[in-house]
Amino acid sequence: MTATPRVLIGHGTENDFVVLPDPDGSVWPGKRLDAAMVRRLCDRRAGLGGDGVLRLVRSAHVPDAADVLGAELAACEWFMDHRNADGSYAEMCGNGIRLFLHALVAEGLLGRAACLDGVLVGTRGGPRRVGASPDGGYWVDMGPAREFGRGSAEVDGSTFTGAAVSMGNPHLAALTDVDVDTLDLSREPAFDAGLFPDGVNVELINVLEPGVHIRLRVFERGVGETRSCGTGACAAAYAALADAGRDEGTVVVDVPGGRLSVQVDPRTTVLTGPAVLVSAGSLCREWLGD
Ligand SMILES: N[C@@H](CCC[C@H](N)C(=O)O)C(=O)O
Repeated sequence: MTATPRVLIGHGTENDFVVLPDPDGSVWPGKRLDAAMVRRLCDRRAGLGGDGVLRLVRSAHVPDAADVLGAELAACEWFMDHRNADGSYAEMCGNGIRLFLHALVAEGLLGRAACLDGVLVGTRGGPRRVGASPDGGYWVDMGPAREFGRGSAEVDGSTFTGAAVSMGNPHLAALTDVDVDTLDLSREPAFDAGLFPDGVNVELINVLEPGVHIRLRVFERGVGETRSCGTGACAAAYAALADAGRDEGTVVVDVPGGRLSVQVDPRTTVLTGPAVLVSAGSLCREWLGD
């Protein structure tokens, strides 16, 4: 049996991903990484397991990169080709993009020194600047939170109301006095498809200190409950600050998988947190069925 595509496993605050290095787009061309393959890779029993897949690929080798990046295509050497565990595409992934940069460096595809000022990475939500922090973590400039209404979702038999917030991808950020640790998030929340025609990530948020410290649980579109969501943390920080009558500040966000920090102002949102690689190896030809 010969070795086949290289693969890494990693996470950001326990939001975990199968990472596929494919710098020149030759390893996972065309339909090889279709929705069925993504689901197989993310399967926690019959595959490697993960909340999603991140393909490390140069923008020049992503057919739809020009559509989403426009004139900024040339400025984004790398493209975070992110997929949810169910095979669907998402516009943005805040935990994934930190791991993306960490994996590029670990794979020798980018020098760590180049990351200190930040590197512009293409995503389906547009270009995002991501960089290494001196403490070993990573930051990403996520762009401004955009509120587009109020909505609600039904979770565990109760209705939770909150802000509809776009971080490139859609969120319902609902502050609640119900202890979020007591909720059953095993089933997909019912939501308003008129407000969220492409689905929604639902964050249920407890305020620990107004405008300063929150904790949340999240049910992610295309995945299910995850132990963290970077874009969700940004949407939640924005909603917590708004609830405190502010449009800027730094919020500590505790998630089941760890801690993130989110700096919000009217112009942009900066997410900071860890990125961890757990293992590296290769897929087996037998499993791939090549
Ligand atoms: N976990 C991610 C978000 C991944 C995409 C999301 N499930 C969606 O479909 O929008 C994060 O860290 O932001």
